[in-house]
Amino acid sequence: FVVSSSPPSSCARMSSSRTFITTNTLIETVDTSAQYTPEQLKQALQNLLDDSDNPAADGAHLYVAPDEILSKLQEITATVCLDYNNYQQLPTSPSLQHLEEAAKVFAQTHGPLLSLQQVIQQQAPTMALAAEFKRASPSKGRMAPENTSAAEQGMRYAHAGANILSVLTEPRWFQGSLQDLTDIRLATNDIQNIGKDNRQRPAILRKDFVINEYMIAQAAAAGGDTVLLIVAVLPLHLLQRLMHYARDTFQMEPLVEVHTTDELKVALQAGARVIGVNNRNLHTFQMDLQTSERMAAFLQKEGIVYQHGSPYNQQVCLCALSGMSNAMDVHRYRQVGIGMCLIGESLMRASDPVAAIQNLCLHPEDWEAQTNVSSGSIAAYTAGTQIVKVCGITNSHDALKACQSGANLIGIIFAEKSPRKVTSMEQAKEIVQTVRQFGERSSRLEFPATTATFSNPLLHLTQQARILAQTATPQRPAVVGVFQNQSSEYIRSVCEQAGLDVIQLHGSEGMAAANRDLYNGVPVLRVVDIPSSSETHDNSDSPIQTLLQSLTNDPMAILLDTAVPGQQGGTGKTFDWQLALELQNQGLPVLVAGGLTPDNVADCVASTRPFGVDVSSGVEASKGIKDHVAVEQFLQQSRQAARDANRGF
Ligand SMILES: O=C(O)c1ccccc1N[C@@H]1O[C@H](COP(=O)(O)O)[C@@H](O)[C@H]1O
Repeated sequence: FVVSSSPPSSCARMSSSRTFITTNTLIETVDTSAQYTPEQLKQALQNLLDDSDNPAADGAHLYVAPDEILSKLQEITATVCLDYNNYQQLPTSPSLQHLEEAAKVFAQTHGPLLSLQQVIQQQAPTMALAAEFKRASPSKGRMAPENTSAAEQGMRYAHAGANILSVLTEPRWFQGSLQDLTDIRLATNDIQNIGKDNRQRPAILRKDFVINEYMIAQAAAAGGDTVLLIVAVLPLHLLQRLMHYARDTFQMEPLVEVHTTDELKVALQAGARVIGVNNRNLHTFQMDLQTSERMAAFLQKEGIVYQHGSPYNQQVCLCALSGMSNAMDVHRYRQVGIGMCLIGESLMRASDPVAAIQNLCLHPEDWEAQTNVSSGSIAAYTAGTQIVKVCGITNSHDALKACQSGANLIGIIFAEKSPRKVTSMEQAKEIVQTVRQFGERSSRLEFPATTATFSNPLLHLTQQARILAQTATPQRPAVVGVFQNQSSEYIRSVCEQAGLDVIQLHGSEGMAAANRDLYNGVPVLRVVDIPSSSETHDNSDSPIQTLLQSLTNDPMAILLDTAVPGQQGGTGKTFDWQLALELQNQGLPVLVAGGLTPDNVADCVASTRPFGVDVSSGVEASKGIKDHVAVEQFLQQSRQAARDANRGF
């Protein structure tokens, strides 16, 4: 598809008999340079409660920090309140009535608002997707280059299958604007009957900290179909008032966000029809993917019909709003009746958002097809170089850079004689902590152990490869501990103490040692030694047959590395990649290691199309210390080569 080259100009004129207003005037945003004292911020929050008849009851669900320090969510909300107080007092700011009229004109010119509830329900049995345009966030910082075009990204999302486009418009912490929202709406406005499901234009959500009618009217005037209302910062009376205003004035159905069952009760009491569960606690930024399931269980217990595609009169649409990045996440929520997933960061960071959306398997049949692996489906797991491992990480700074560059696996070496061996358990724990924080998780990643394909090791390893790629994503990387001829007791104890997600066995431990049962369920990458390129001459000695014959169900994946006599890994030497290609052709997905660098990884990917690549010494500034530019280049080169290889596939 062609992305519209000329996104709507910010000075597109809208007129009515009584008003003549430019989009520019409307979307001029608040002045974000003002600084407020903690007292002013607290007073602003108090003011939200003040016009309630019963402040204690209306605000009972609102968060009170034990030490009276405002949470980030409260700080942002209070700042928005004060910024809007200032802005609305400016003589140049449009009045509420002005905005309401401009919204009418927008609808007359560009078509009526879409109902969020209908958009979600119409997708069943497919999970509706809200793809988010987010330039930055308070927890992750900037996630899109400065000049990213909102219109182009919105078009990409829409064509790839998004039904809703969620646009962060908050300027201070998220670097958003109403301009982005208008650009996205106008760029996608004429979409009709796209995709095999004949999708219409996506609904546009203003994702912000909406605290008054004015912000809702702004959203409608700028081209938004709906707004987010966050229960955690709105007293009940205000939530009700804003919801009615949105419905009565614009026929807009808001998305009401909750995080706890108390908040869910408030949303229901207020009459919310579309409820989004934020898996992230916005006061603490703690992520828990089970939050959505807990809310679904509550609705079920209360006998509220919320299930997506229910043949009964569906009272509420339930949506999952954060932390998801892959088809497994989508599937787990589909199973409890959730109808919409909102995905932000992982799409913003995806080098290929179209592929990323396709990989979500929003339609149940796509999920079935993907999980039902056959030996013929190996290509699906190899083409694309799903896994990039950056190994030999010895400090958390390097770990963070590798995560930010998009690695799936972060390797810490525990092998005795390695110059890259991590210096202490404390250091290892810090690295694990950094990687977990980056992926917003507080516990070890779970890699389900499948048994259905146990009779066929090739099929089994293909199935496990899929699980590895779906679980250890660049958004939620895994930590791999590299061991070499060390006892299983030792490995178990290091795994426990450091909190490793995966084990790599890099010695002569044998295939049976790669059984996760030996390590309390932590899965294993089994390294297979391949002679270096300079030593591989005789095809009859090819290690392929030996490997295929020795293959068992024990490992989660096979990693090929160059064997150099007298050395023990991290050799910096390549082997003949043809062997990797042959193994893949026989149905075995492999990770390729050994002597890879930013300069040769594209060649390796193009010629081998491996399931994954692994680098240690090739991206170092000195032994054990990473060169961040080289790490970034390695990731870019391998992902780009994978995309190129896929194109010709
Ligand atoms: O890197 C090491 O020092 C090391 C020591 C002992 C076992 C494995 C080691 N590294 C592994 O070697 C490969 C590739 O390394 P390189 O890119 O050739 O330097 C990789 O799997 C590392 O995990």
